Amino acid sequence: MPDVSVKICGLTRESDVAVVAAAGARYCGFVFFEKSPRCVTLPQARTMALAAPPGLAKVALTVNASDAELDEIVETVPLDMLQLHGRETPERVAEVRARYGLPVMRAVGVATEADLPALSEFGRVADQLLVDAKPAPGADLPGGNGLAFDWRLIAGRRWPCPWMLAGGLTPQNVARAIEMTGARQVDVSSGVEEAPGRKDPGRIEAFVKAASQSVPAVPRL
Ligand SMILES: O=C(O)c1ccccc1NCC(=O)[C@H](O)[C@H](O)COP(=O)(O)O
Repeated sequence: MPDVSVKICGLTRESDVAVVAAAGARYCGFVFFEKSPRCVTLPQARTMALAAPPGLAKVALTVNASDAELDEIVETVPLDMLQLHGRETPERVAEVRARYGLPVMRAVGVATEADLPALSEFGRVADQLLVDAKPAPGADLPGGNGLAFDWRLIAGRRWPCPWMLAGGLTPQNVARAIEMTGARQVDVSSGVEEAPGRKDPGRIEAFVKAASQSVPAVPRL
């Protein structure tokens, strides 16, 4: 079992699930956001979720979703976690946790030091944090942009709940990212694709291998 847990986000095909599981990833993510090239329908997500073996956690990613939208997702797709990737407030995070009884991961975009207090704030109400790159102003997608942030901003920092590093990670840079930040969990989407919305099995295997063999320079807590 690798020391660093990996989430591969934005799966679109049933065959992706087998690849992700065989590579040794811990989580897989399904995107429910229409503008995304990785957006899946409920039946597609259900088929992928049912194909996931035990040990591969299934995460549904939504952006400012209503209760009605979340109800439909949770009722149709067997899930292990909800990822909120929009402008959801701490109160909304608490509400979603209580309503569905599933762990909630809140994504927080980081570009500068000014973005860091939000991590502490959401770290008090969420089960996990996704420490992601903040998209450029006017970007179509709130995540999945293949954009990295300055990892020195979070080196040695800790929050009240487990966290995952994301944003522009690739098989080539993930070891360095782990080394610099001390992350114990990493998330990737575009860095393991051959085209937007199409995952590349070779890159997935290379990413999980590189993450698993990494050595953090700062202690992992
Ligand atoms: O991946 C998407 O298309 C997406 C769309 C809308 C909101 C969030 C989205 N992705 C969130 C993720 O968890 C990504 O894996 C994370 O942002 C890292 O993406 P990347 O920089 O492409 O590795």
